[in-house]
Amino acid sequence: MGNPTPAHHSPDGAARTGTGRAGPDPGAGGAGFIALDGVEKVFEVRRRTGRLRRERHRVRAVDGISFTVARGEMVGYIGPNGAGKSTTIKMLTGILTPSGGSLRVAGIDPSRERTRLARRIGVVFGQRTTLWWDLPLRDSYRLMHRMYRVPDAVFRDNLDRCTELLSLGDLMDVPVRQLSLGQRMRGDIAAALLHDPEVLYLDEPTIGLDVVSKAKVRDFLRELNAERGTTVLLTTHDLTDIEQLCRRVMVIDHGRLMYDGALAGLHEIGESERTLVVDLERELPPIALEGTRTVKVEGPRQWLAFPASASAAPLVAALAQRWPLVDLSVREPDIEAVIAKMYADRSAD
Ligand SMILES: Nc1ncnc2c1ncn2[C@@H]1O[C@H](COP(=O)(O)OP(=O)(O)OP(=O)(O)O)[C@@H](O)[C@H]1O
Repeated sequence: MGNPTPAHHSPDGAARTGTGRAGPDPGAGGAGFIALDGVEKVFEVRRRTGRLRRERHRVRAVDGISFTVARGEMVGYIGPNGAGKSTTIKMLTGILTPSGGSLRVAGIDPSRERTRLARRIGVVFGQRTTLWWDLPLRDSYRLMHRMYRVPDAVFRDNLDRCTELLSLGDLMDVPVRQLSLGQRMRGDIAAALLHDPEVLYLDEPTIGLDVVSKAKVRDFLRELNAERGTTVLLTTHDLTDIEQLCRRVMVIDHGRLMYDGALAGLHEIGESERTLVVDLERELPPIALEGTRTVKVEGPRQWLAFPASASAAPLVAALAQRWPLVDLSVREPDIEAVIAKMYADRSAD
């Protein structure tokens, strides 16, 4: 796969208006609450080329990315492994300094004023916890309360809210190491919100979670965004996260922005398909259902592909009515496949 010039599709002008948040915000205007202009990040790495020889090598992790996110927007930031997503998020938090371009979050240059920015942002890295492994959640939160000097009333209010909405009540006195992945993730999300941040970066917040935990996390994020106007930038490999939460999605590959628009537009470009995995009571001939194509039959299980931009609900209803169903699930298209298709189409053009 090459590195074609970045093409910024924006098929339907995805929502760019935020819900807004009270309070003055000098230098961080609505449309450009998060603003990146030609941002680059180059890593110098040493590679072994012989028994004693090392060669310097440059990895262009982020290669000239520009976009803006308005206050209150909830935006998906997706791409294949190694595309540059985490590197972008690390620059947005100030952990990494860009090699080029300019970057502002709430009017602040993250790498120059990391501490000042820290009060206004929250970060959740799904693969890592910010909680203390041996402490119960309650004690982790107490420590954070002191470390980040969160005013008592704000802390109490946020903790009560998160405890209720993320169902943490019964978990407060359990050491983090004994929590399930889904419980720990909910604990981490609460930790990121105790200081009332205006921006929340989420890196794979639903990775490895079961269906029920995923739904809980998604419901919570939706409510947080709607009620508090929290701006959310969400990195995920699960397109259902995007579908249920974000009206706008940005796709990055090889450090470049490939797409910026609605998820439906991405599916159209990628002509991607979702798959209904249908378990029948017995072996039957391939199902013929309008709007789907049976791609595989294995005993009583059948796989039916349908356009990802179409709704699954009427197909599920028709199947349930006309075939003896035992179980049914919807499999999402693979992001890598969608992006590969985008590249292939562009090369063909
Ligand atoms: N500290 C580092 N030193 C050297 N190279 C790095 C460093 N961090 C990231 N990279 C490289 O930069 C590129 C982008 O990595 P990044 O972690 O941002 O990708 P990603 O889109 O988040 O991937 P994933 O979905 O796998 O987490 C990769 O080629 C990676 O190997």
